[in-house]
Amino acid sequence: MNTVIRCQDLSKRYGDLLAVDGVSFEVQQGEIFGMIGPNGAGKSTLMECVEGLRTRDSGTVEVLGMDPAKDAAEIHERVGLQLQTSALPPRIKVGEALQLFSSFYRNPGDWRKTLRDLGLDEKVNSYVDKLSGGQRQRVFIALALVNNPELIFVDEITTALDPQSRHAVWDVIRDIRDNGTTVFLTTHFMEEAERLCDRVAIVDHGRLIALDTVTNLINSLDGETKLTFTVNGRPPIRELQQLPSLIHVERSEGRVVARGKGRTFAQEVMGMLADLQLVAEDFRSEQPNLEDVFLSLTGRPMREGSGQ
Ligand SMILES: Nc1ncnc2c1ncn2[C@@H]1O[C@H](COP(=O)(O)OP(=O)(O)OP(=O)(O)O)[C@@H](O)[C@H]1O
Repeated sequence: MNTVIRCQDLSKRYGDLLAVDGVSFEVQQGEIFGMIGPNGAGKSTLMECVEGLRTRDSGTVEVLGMDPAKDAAEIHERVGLQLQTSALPPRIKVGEALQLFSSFYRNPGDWRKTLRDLGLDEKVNSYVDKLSGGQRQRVFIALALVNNPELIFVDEITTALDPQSRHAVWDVIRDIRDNGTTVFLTTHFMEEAERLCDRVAIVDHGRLIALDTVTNLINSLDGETKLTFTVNGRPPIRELQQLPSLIHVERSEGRVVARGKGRTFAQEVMGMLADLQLVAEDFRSEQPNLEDVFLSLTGRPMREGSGQ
């Protein structure tokens, strides 16, 4: 398998802040490679250094065998960059935008076919700013594909979308991968990373703290149990924190979420609730997910504001 991106000891500083701190990884041809991490972890900075939109301070980066700091023009011929709405002139129609962006490249593809593949052929004469959020994101994907790229960068493309549009964009991204284009994406949605990515890199404080398939990352939480429940009274957070088998407990959307180690963890929690004369409703044992992997690696929840 060919290596499409190779990053070695990449660092980027903004003044005193080390936003990317010695990151090394490789992305292989034909995979959907995802980056996740809390706000401010350094995902966008890292992606922009790889794209050549930002200058790195140290380390080496190769994209399709070239250095983005030196060969940005040649790389941009061969990769797809996701644009922001502000990159488009106001009052432009979908077809006009595709035509305009095709004119920027030496070997543009057939943008009408791209629009058809993305289910946008009926929108060719619609104004981009009159489209729904999901349609607009598909136009941005189409624009990133006009040069038939070997690799496409996608930064939080589904953030503002409703679940239905998000699923439609996932299908589009899978099709792009199935057609042979490598996808490098960042996301805030754990479900998106879990369902879409072949491999996931977890970034925290500018460092890469884990990189593997979703299955392997979740399997690394061997023996962890996640319990969720509501109680008919004060949630016994402090009491749960006394249990030696507890890893973490928090309140989330009115429920208690407790993670612990060992086979008897659920029994211990139920016993403790009984001792406190609390009745647990909806007592469930849940499959761990990527947020649990992050918590296990860092001791902190990934989402902002999800304290106890
Ligand atoms: N141009 C800049 N100048 C100074 N600091 C910056 C700049 N861009 C980002 N930062 C800081 O660098 C850190 C990493 O930011 P970055 O946007 O790369 O993180 P992120 O993981 O993409 O975050 P988010 O998930 O919120 O988009 C943050 O602390 C941010 O405030």
